[in-house]
Amino acid sequence: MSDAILVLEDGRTFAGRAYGATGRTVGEIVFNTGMTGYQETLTDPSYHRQIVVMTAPHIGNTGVNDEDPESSRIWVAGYVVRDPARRSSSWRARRSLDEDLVAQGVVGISDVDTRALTRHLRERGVMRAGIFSGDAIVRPEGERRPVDELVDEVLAAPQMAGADLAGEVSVDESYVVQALDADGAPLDAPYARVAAVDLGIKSMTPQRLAERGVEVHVLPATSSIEDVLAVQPDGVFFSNGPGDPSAARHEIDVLRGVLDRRIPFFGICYGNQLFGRALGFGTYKLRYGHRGVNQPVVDRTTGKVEITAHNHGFAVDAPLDGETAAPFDGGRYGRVRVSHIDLNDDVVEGLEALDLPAFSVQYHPEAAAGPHDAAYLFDRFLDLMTTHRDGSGSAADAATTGKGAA
Ligand SMILES: NC(=O)CC[C@H](N)C(=O)O
Repeated sequence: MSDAILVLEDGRTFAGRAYGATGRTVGEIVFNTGMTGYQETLTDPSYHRQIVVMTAPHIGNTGVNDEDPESSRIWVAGYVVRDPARRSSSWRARRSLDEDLVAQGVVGISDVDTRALTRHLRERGVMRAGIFSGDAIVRPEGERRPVDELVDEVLAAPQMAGADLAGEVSVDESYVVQALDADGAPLDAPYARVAAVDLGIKSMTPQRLAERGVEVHVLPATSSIEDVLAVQPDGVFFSNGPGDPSAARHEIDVLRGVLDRRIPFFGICYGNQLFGRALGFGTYKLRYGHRGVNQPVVDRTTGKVEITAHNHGFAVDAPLDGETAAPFDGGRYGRVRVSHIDLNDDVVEGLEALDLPAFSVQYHPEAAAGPHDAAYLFDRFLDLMTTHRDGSGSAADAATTGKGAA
């Protein structure tokens, strides 16, 4: 294995070895604390344009299988690990992680002091970085390129703040995920039909709805409100996705069209941020974000604490206590409350409309990878759709009655 170097925009460098494809890559460097789930992380479209550092020291131990990917390709812009597995071992493994990274042209670096790197990012905040190896670190004459030159390349990369990226990862054509019965066979008469706007959707999300007997129509990010209505949905879902929610204008207009029609709405992660913005709240960039599978979140409706999967660098800026009039358009969407909070740092992790059938969470109930504590939220969405069909129901009702509160 040849030498590689990781260069941060503040000039700090980490020497290592080339891992995966050799060459050059730039992006925003972020760390993920999950001890498991590297396949789900690599294939999560929300990581588009981000270089991911794994804090778990051994990566690749179980190789790569065909069941765990969350999309059809690896999306991370680069991959930083401490100690890659020399050999993978799992009955499900089809190939090694290294082979997959090479095949998909993902530039990585190993043998990095990932603890020192993570501490640096926690203190200074996430920033742009580059991984350079092979021809990207030597001049044609054979001499090493100076670090200053590499830092300049990193500084030329776009910032994550202000980036509108959902269109780069969404589908071009809509598709349908069939509703399933309890045995996993197709259900002839689905309990509900959902229009799911793909802003970078993870495949497990429509799956979780389908498992509950919901037929899911996955739509491109560019869909108009007419496209959404054409599905005749019982509910609308906005997915996770990459980029800065303050840059998403079109999607927020569509979402307001959904709220104006009182169609039940559920959003996850980017979908939560867009819901927050549609209601008139701001969003802001966290210093280093939440990425991993062990974040404690309290559901304020039930008082229960759940251990949850996260991948977000932005958050909604809404008042933590009490009910608030949603600021947009002089309170057009009525009252809202923060329904979930991260117990590590009090970041808003969920929003609930009190006068509309709409709610969202900042974290990942689809649990891929991650604990399944938050699966009840899909039941809550189904409850909201079924109660609202009878002409009543707000998100708060669905949270305190029926299956959702069980
Ligand atoms: N997983 C997501 O949906 C991420 C949302 C947004 N891109 C963020 O970083 O906060």
